Amino acid sequence: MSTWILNGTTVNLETNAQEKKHLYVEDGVISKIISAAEGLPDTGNAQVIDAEGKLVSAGFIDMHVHLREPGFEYKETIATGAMSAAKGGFTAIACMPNTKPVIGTTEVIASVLAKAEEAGAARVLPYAAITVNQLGRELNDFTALKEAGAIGFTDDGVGVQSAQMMKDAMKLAASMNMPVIAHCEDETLVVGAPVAEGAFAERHGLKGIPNESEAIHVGRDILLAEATGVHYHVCHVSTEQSVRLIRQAKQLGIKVTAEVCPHHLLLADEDIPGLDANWKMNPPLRSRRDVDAMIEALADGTIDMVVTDHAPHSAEEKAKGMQLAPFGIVGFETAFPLLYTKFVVTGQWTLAFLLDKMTAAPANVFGLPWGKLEVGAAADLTIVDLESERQVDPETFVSKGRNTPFTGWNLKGWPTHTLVAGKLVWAE
Ligand SMILES: NC(=O)N[C@@H](CC(=O)O)C(=O)O
Ligand SMILES: [Zn+2]
Ligand SMILES: [Zn+2]
Repeated sequence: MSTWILNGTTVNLETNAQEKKHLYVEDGVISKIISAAEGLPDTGNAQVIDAEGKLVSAGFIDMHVHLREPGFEYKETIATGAMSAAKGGFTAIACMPNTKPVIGTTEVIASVLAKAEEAGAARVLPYAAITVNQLGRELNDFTALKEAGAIGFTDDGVGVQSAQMMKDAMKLAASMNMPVIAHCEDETLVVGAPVAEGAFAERHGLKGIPNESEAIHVGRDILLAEATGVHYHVCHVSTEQSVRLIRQAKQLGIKVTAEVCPHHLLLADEDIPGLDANWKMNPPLRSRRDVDAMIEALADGTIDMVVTDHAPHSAEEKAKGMQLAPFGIVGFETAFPLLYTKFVVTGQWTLAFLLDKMTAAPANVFGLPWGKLEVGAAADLTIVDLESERQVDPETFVSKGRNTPFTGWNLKGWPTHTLVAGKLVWAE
């Protein structure tokens, strides 16, 4: 099976230079990249994809997603989640372990991988839980979980409350050359607050989540990473205090990396229109100052990559209101158009910068073999119509989740084709 992708625009991630090229994909691998100036190749009986006027990029990689299976299939399944990802241009997604049962045994890892294979959409890379049932009391069997295919350890959904537990986890992970990925949240500082501390919480008489509840864990874990030598990766950074700590840690040569979500780059608590739980996620939307700190930190390399934290919930759950609804919003199908429209079209970022944060950067940080458009690389590819423009309509989502704050936003840059290992897994 072979495919020619003709006349697509490619972007050099170092220089932002754009060039029209033809790509030939054979046996799942990019086997030729030729300049379109050389004229059209003989396509023989290969499948042909016309990418004229479109961007051809290495497939997007999302290192933080929730697929909900096993246990919460009414919110999402591995099949619907991996296909929603493919529709958003993602070819590899790393799924969090807060399922039921938790992804914390070799059996659950094996079943997630088998279901992902069956789905035939984006590649699914499972994280395993740090602690048994994510209860923070006892470490999982890291060696067995790594062997079964876990790519890192995290209790995302909750923070690891005990410093000693986190230190033990980091020591063990470091000895196995595996990363620890942390949802940073000190529970003693949160206690039932649904939104960030600040103007919105005050106006609506809600308890507020303070910035320190995140940053205290970031600071603690940076010290533990320094002591243990582990690769420590901070989930969904949202506060200027966390950024300050990560920036300093990087300057000191501590092995810390970090991610940020589109919503924390685009929305502040003051943008929340009312008591609508589609604006409720963890970490919450913070102040404009925090948003500006996220943008600056991504620009200066303090934050390494963009992730969605795709967190589908049912309409019934989200209808419970701001106080009672679960935290989380979907992300796959809006991530690229949002960032392209709000940062690249406006001239704040180059297209190369955005593509790097969604392809090469996550691949480099986690040592993954994807994220580069080059001969010999796996043909994990995303084709995007940068000129296409339409409104976000949750009814068109492939995800079972409709929980997004971006309904009605007019965005440009919608993916049209996604290939994983040379196979077209999604086309508009
Ligand atoms: N981000 C969220 O708001 N929710 C996530 C949990 C998490 O990422 O911590 C979820 O699983 O729903
Ligand atoms: Zn989290
Ligand atoms: Zn998460």
